[in-house]
Amino acid sequence: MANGRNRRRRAPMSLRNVQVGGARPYRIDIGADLLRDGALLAQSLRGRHALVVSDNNVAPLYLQRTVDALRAARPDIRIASHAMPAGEQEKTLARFGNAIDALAALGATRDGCVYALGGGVVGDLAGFAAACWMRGIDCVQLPTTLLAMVDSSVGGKTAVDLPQGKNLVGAFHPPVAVIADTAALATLPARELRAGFAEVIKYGAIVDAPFLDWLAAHSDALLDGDADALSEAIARSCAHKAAIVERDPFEHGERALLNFGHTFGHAIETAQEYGTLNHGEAVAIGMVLAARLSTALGMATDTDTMILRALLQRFDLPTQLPAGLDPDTLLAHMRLDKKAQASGLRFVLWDGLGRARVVADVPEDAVLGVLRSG
Ligand SMILES: NC(=O)c1ccc[n+]([C@@H]2O[C@H](COP(=O)([O-])OP(=O)(O)OC[C@H]3O[C@@H](n4cnc5c(N)ncnc54)[C@H](O)[C@@H]3O)[C@@H](O)[C@H]2O)c1
Ligand SMILES: O=C(O)C(=O)C[C@@H](O)[C@H](O)[C@H](O)COP(=O)(O)O
Ligand SMILES: [Zn+2]
Repeated sequence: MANGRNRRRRAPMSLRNVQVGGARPYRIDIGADLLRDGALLAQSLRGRHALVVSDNNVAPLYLQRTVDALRAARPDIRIASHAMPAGEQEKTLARFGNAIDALAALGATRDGCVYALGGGVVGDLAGFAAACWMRGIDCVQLPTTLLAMVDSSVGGKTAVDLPQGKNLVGAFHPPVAVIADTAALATLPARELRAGFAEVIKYGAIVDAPFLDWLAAHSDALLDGDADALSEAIARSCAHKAAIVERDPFEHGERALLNFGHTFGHAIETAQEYGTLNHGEAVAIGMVLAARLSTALGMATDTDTMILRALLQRFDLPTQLPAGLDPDTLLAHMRLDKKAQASGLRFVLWDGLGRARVVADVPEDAVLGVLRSG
C-alpha cells in the first residue's frame, strides 16, 4: 500500500534497455523478473567466483532466487552471499570491511564478480568493495529500490559515509552491467518508493522540463505502482544519467549537475547522523533550497521554485528544512562537499526548470540566508 493506495502489480509490457557508452560501456536492462534470468545475470561473469552482497531486508526476499538463477546458469562457479544490516547508518568503513572479508573468505580471484543486490546503500558499499578488492574486480548492480534503479546503480560512484560527511571515502568504479528487476518494486515500502521519485524529479529539474510535466500527469499511476509508468520513468531517468556520465564519467564538469539538491541534502543527512530523513527526502528538500538560493542570487524566479515544490509534494516528499537543524552546522558540513574548492563552495543552481548549472564562489551569507528562512 502506498499512501493508502493499492499498488498494482501488473508486469511491465516489455524489457527495456539503456546503453551507457564510454571507455567501458555497459547495458542497463529494465524489466520484470530479471533476477530469475540466470543467463542474463551470468553473462558478464568472467571467472568462477561470485559474491552476492545484499542487506537483511532484501536477502529474505530476493537472494535465493538470484543465487539459484546464477547457479543454474553457471554450475561451475563458487557463489557466496553476504547480507549487511540495512540502512544508511550501515554504509560505513566497518561494513565495507565486512564485505571485503567476505571476498577474502570466498577466495575471489581477479576475474570474480560482486553482485550488488539491493538499494543504493548496498550498491554503493558493494561497488566500493569491488573497486578495492585486488584493486578492482567486476561489479554487477542489481538495484531493488526505485532510487537505485534510476540513479545509484548507474555511473560508477561508489562510497561509504563518514560521521563527517556523505560518501567521503569511495572510488569511481562503473559496473559491468545493471539489471533492474522492476518486480522487486512491489515489496518496496511506500516511503522508499517516494524517495526514489526525488531523484527522478531531479532529472527533470536539471535538464528536462517536459519530464516534469509528464511526472505531474502520471503521478497517480506512478505512486500506485503502475508497471508501465514506472518502467517509463526508470528508462527515461537512466537515459539522462547514462548520457551525462558517458560524457563526463569522473565529474570534471557536467556530471556535477546530477548533484542538484545534494549540497544541502547531504548536509542535512550528515547533521541528522543518517538516521532521520532518507537520501531521497533530503535531496527533495535540498532541491527546493537550491532553487531558492538561485532566486536569492537573481538567477531564477520564485514561480519555478513553486512548480518544483508542488511536484515534490505531489509525491509526498518533504520540501522544508526540518526543525532543529542549526544553519551554521549545515554550512560547516557543506564545506566538506566534494564540489567545494579552496576558493569556496560550489553549488548546482538553476536558471529555471530544466536549466541547471554549476556556480562557483557562492557567498556563504546567501546560503545562510536561505537556511535561516527555513
Ligand atoms: N552512487 C550513486 O550515484 C548514488 C546515487 C544516488 C544515491 N546514492 C546513495 O544511495 C543510497 C540510498 O539508496 P536507497 O534509497 O535505495 O536506500 P537503501 O539502500 O537504504 O534502501 C532503502 C530501504 O529499502 C529496503 N529495500 C531495498 N529494496 C527493497 C525491496 N525491493 N523490497 C523491500 N525492501 C527493500 C532496504 O533494505 C532499505 O531498508 C544513499 O546512500 C545514497 O547516498 C548513490
Ligand atoms: O552520479 C552522480 O554523479 C550523482 O551525483 C548522483 C547523486 O544522486 C548521488 O547521490 C551521488 O552519490 C552523490 O555524489 P557525491 O559525489 O555528492 O557524493
Ligand atoms: Zn542522490
